[in-house]
Amino acid sequence: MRPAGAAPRPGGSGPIATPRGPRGELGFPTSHGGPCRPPGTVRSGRGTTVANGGTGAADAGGVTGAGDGADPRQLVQLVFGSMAAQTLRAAARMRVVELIGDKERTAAEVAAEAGARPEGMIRLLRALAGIGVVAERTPGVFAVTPTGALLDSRRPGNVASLVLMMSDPTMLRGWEHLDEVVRTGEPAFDTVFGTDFFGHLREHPEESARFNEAMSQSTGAAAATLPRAFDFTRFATVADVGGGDGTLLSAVLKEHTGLTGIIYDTAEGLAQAPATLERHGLTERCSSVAGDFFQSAPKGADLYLLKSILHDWPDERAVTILSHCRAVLPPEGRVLILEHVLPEAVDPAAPGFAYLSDLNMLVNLGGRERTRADFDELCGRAGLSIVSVTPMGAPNPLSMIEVAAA
Ligand SMILES: C[S@@+](CC[C@H](N)C(=O)[O-])C[C@H]1O[C@@H](n2cnc3c(N)ncnc32)[C@H](O)[C@@H]1O
Repeated sequence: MRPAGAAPRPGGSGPIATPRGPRGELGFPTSHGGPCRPPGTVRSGRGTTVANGGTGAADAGGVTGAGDGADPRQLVQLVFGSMAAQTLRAAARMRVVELIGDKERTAAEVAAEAGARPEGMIRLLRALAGIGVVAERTPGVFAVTPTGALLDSRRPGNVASLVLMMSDPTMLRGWEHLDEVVRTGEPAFDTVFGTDFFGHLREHPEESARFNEAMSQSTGAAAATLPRAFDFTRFATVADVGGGDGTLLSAVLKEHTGLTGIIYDTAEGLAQAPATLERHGLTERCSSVAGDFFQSAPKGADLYLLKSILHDWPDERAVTILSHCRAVLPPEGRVLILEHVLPEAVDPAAPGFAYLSDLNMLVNLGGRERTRADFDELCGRAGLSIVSVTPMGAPNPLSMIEVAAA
């Protein structure tokens, strides 16, 4: 049975949900950027993007407004967002964007190269056109849009790994239990998988490698901005705690050639770091140290970076990580936290993505996104004090929280 409203028909033009994201992005989870509101969409109240088929008069498959200003299409389209995400996933897995490249291709041509049936491929391509990844130039002929090109895994700054990670069943299974998670405050991941998120990655090296790659991609925007957005000239050695494959620290070290670096992470987290350092010619200036940030932070740095680390953890554990950084911080040293900083109350004009990230942290890790007051409290409990909070600026939704010993 076709649910009321918005189901795409082969050859039809029914609207397809576009997940809400920062500045109209396709709901990508973190700090990469690029506006990508699909063509033929409009901004409705509270910033939600809805399809209008390019006509201004949306056909929501029989769902009409209630006449009181409420528009049911918004909810219908939002709930179709999970299918939009799986449509992106299929496109990434079949390398549809790479197969079309910078040409106009028929669905049959793409299908032949993808090993798919033409009648299935045209339906996938039309669904992708409905969410702005491709455009149907003439019936059955498709080209990649500028937004869609960000799915091209060969292109610098692409988000293909990120799309695959955020649409992966491992990431989504806990979400089936969101109501229970909200009731209990306990992450669902551990119950569903019988281990916690990072324990699961430890046991699944291929998933761990995909996670590291997705993190590396999502760190791209921060890596492009941070080296010049923060004054690194005050420091000699930067430790990136939970620094993963070293993408962020490499960008800093390349810009500031007088600095040395330490990437600190678990053995699994560090698996791709030597290759990153090698690629950037940084093996002499940067070491990789395997360790556990719940046990210690590495000695010898005067700046400790924590990007997208604290939001993974509940308060007690976040304070433990900060306390270990505090324990090795020299008198003039600093901790630099890069995270979303939520406003005290939801700003209807601001991107809603951070709140979905907050729920994702709750579902999968028991972590949370935080307000300035929350960070003040965490830092205070760790013997630290916030010096400044500076937004990194578009397209990066994170802020730089500079912290010193209290
Ligand atoms: C969300 S990722 C962030 C990676 C990187 N900072 C970035 O923003 O791209 C969290 C990182 O914390 C690392 N991690 C998790 N548990 C850890 C632990 N107990 N000790 C050290 N690192 C850990 C993971 O391996 C992963 O690299």
